[in-house]
Amino acid sequence: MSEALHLPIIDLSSPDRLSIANSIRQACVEHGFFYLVNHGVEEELLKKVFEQCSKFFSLPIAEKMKFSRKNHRGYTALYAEKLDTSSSAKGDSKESFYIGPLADHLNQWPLEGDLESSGEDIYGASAHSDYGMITLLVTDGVPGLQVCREKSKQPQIWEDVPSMSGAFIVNIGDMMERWTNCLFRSTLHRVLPPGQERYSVGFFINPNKDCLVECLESCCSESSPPRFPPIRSLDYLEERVRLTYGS
Ligand SMILES: O=C(O)CCC(=O)C(=O)O
Ligand SMILES: [Fe+2]
Repeated sequence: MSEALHLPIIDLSSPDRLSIANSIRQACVEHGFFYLVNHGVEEELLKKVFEQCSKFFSLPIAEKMKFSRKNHRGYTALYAEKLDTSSSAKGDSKESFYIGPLADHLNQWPLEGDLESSGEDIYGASAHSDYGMITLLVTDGVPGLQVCREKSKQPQIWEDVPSMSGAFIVNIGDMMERWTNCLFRSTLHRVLPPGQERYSVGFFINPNKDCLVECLESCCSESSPPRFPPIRSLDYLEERVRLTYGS
């Protein structure tokens, strides 16, 4: 059984910038998850993104495989990813399409014309924490996302994150947790087996590839030494992605 969780709501339209910053900090320390409203991304644009998602993912598999993932960009098929690397399930019941910075020209873009024309313990996205710094997430409103606030406690308690119309769901990733010596929480989350079509768009914000992610001075002391060794951002990401694809 799961309970609905009341996450903090950060309103970016407030003129009191300092108070916004303090609320974000508190949300990152207490939950590692919050809703962001009045973020400035127009509803119309988000609607168009979901329309394009629906068009792409409705294509026959052979069409989608033409954009199959290269250089971490492009299409990944159903069950190709397993976010919970400790699980014995065959993979997660989701398809994805990854894009990244425009400047490196690695993205694969379907042409407009290409877009003319889904029991066992399998999750939409199995239990994981995100790898990077911060994730901005928008969903089509179909429920499924859950968080586990105490990842090391057994039995795990999973709470629903209800969708909030127009809001982004923001969460902290593992590199931010490493940076802050666990002051900011990278919270375990998952998506329940969908049972119906569900779209979500995640914007994963990562440090530059050569950035050394090491405990910030303000986050450690003699009595609270760094819990993680320094690591280059790209090395960390590549290892996490490698485990997700079981290769
Ligand atoms: O679809 C969702 O609600 C969450 C997806 C997710 O956790 C992820 O892509 O990392
Ligand atoms: Fe995630």
